[in-house]
Amino acid sequence: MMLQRQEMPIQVFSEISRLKRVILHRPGKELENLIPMNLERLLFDDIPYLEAAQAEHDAFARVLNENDVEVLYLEQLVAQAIDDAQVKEAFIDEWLSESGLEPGSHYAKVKEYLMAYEDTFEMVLKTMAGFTKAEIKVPHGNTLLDNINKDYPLLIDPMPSLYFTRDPFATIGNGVALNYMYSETRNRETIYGKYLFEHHPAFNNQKVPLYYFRNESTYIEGGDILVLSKDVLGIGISQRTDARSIEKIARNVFKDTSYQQVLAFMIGSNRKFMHLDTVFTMIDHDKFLIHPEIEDYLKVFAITEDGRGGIRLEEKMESLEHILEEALKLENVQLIRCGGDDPVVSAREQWNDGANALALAPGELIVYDRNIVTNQLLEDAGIKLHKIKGSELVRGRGGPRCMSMPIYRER
Ligand SMILES: NC(=O)NCCC[C@H](N)C(=O)O
Repeated sequence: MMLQRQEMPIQVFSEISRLKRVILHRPGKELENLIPMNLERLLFDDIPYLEAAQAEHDAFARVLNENDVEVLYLEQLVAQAIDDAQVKEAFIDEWLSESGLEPGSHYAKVKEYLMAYEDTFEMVLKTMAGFTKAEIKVPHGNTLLDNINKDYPLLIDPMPSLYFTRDPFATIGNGVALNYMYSETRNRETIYGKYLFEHHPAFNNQKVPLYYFRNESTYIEGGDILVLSKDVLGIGISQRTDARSIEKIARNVFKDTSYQQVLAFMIGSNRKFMHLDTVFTMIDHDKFLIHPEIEDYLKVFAITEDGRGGIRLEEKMESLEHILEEALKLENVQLIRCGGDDPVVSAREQWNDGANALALAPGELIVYDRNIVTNQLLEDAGIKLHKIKGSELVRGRGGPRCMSMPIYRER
């Protein structure tokens, strides 16, 4: 296991400047605890074949490595972060307190099971995978809840969306938004972020500033947060991010960082466009990839400081190109449309994350190979593509940007 004991600064002031270090999670046994009964609640549309999903994910990591990006795995970092016995027990207690189990015999048995692991890495993987009732042989309870749930074979749900490391925490500048998530299943993922940033020696030494907190009361997810430049953030008002959270994070970044403006993109509340990065990603200094369906009703609000410790709001009425040109001080912004101008192709390729590109550098992206029309349009615009397979990965509804959390980009 690779140990990262040296200081690990966070530096993300751009969506596109050269990517140097990224956090991924290799899909694990959490996918094997997906069943039709829990799919919708756990935010999946299908059950991926684990071995194939891992092979696709390994190929994604290889492309990153081959392009000089250091790949760190969340599960390894968390295992290192909770290496100390007291921290490990605190982690297990916190994980259990949000697992849906009432304190009692099940709780005690699961805790004992986890504490018995000699290998903390394996223990972390187990917390991600969840527990079946058969694994923890506790007698069938007789509470109303036990009776209602008697046909459900899991004692503790898995966290299948963990391989979308973009969402539970998000790097901004030199700090992090540790998010409060829209759904209970994904909010459990933020526990890993909490222990990582509070306890991993490589981060702890530099005391990571937090611009959002997992105990907030309004939700925000990393897929909605775009670091457009060193001065401007873009944040989606979406199914997963509440407008109130954007005001809170804006106040925090204005106070503690160089950021001066947040553009809030209202994209509607919709499963198929759950986050801003499923419909809009930055791909070059002056080029953006957009799903045309949102252009009809997109509203953009600019949030800035009012100079008296408060914030000023302005609804922007110009074209999206113009709004971006003004905010990012660009001459001429080009929008490339996912699927081009055929609404059937656009809808299908957006569903398969055609608009969710990860920039390795300005004008150089990782994309899924399956979005043929969008990829051709990108290449025609002079964008360099690294195409990866994602037939299994895409079943969780996320693409290369969703599956990666940059820690360090060149300035
Ligand atoms: N940034 C993203 O769009 N992430 C994809 C998240 C997919 C996950 N199954 C979810 O519904 O939250």
